[in-house]
Amino acid sequence: MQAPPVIRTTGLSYHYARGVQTLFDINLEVPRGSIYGFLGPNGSGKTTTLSLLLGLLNKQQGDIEIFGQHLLQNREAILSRTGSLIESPSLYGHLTARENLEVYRATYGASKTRIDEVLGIVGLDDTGNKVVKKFSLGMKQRLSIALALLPAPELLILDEPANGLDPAGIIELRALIKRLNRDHGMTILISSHLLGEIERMVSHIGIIYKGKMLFQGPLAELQGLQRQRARLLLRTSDNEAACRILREHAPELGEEGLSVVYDDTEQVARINRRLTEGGLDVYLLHPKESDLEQLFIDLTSEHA
Ligand SMILES: Nc1ncnc2c1ncn2[C@@H]1O[C@H](COP(=O)(O)OP(=O)(O)OP(=O)(O)O)[C@@H](O)[C@H]1O
Repeated sequence: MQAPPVIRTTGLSYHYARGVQTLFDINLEVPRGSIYGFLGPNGSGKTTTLSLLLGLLNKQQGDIEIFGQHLLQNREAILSRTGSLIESPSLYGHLTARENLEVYRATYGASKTRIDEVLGIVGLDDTGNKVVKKFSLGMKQRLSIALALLPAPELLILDEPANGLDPAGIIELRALIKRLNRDHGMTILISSHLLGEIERMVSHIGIIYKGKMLFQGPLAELQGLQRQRARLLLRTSDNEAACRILREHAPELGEEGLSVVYDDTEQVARINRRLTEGGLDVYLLHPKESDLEQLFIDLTSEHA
């Protein structure tokens, strides 16, 4: 039997002000052991959803279950097993990484040895006497994650942790998240507005747009959808005539030429034949796998 999801929301809706609804019927399912990428453009409702999961906002409609328990009745027990980074915690710039962790240690009831463990996990164990104001943004972000790790959580919820990081910082963050998942068995829910940022670490994806879920499932399922939407880019001696000849392939005329949907390489050959038989010269036939980012843009623009 499949393990129940670590997070399950049912029909979660939310509005800040009367009449302005922010979330509509969100059914989130975060499988145990997954790295779940919660993806959506700015303002789509990610932070609101995560705040509801952490009890920072009060649920208005729908249900939230974490570790198989209702959040409302079991808030403390659930939150003691959950680490989060939702707004940057205040780090003390004049203190070292270790001293910052020491300040928060008591709050979480963590042992002294846990400080060494989390410093090692986030790769800040060799920063010695360096004070935090001299840290790079990536190092500060990893220290913030170290704070969230103090209580040795089973579930980690990170809101846009890659924001503002340079490519090297993003690579380090990605490696850290994978390690936490693989070596420490943590289920991780991570939000982002850029698919490219999280694509290489997540096992599952949920796409939210204007407060509605547009897609949810394993990354492979999204990649399957991407393949179905692959298009063939064409340039011919008369692109408008080519559009007429290929009208059942949903042609789209753009600056690059025209693009059509296709299923396989045999179909590419057939398309080429039909165009030449129609008296056109074919200058370019280029299979174009839309990348996942494009699929994300397509999915969201279809609902704009
Ligand atoms: N405290 C608030 N009061 C009123 N409206 C709010 C509040 N917080 C967020 N909103 C609105 O709710 C919507 C969703 O915001 P939310 O912060 O959840 O989105 P997001 O996907 O996390 O975006 P971002 O990445 O920009 O934070 C937005 O339209 C936002 O303006």
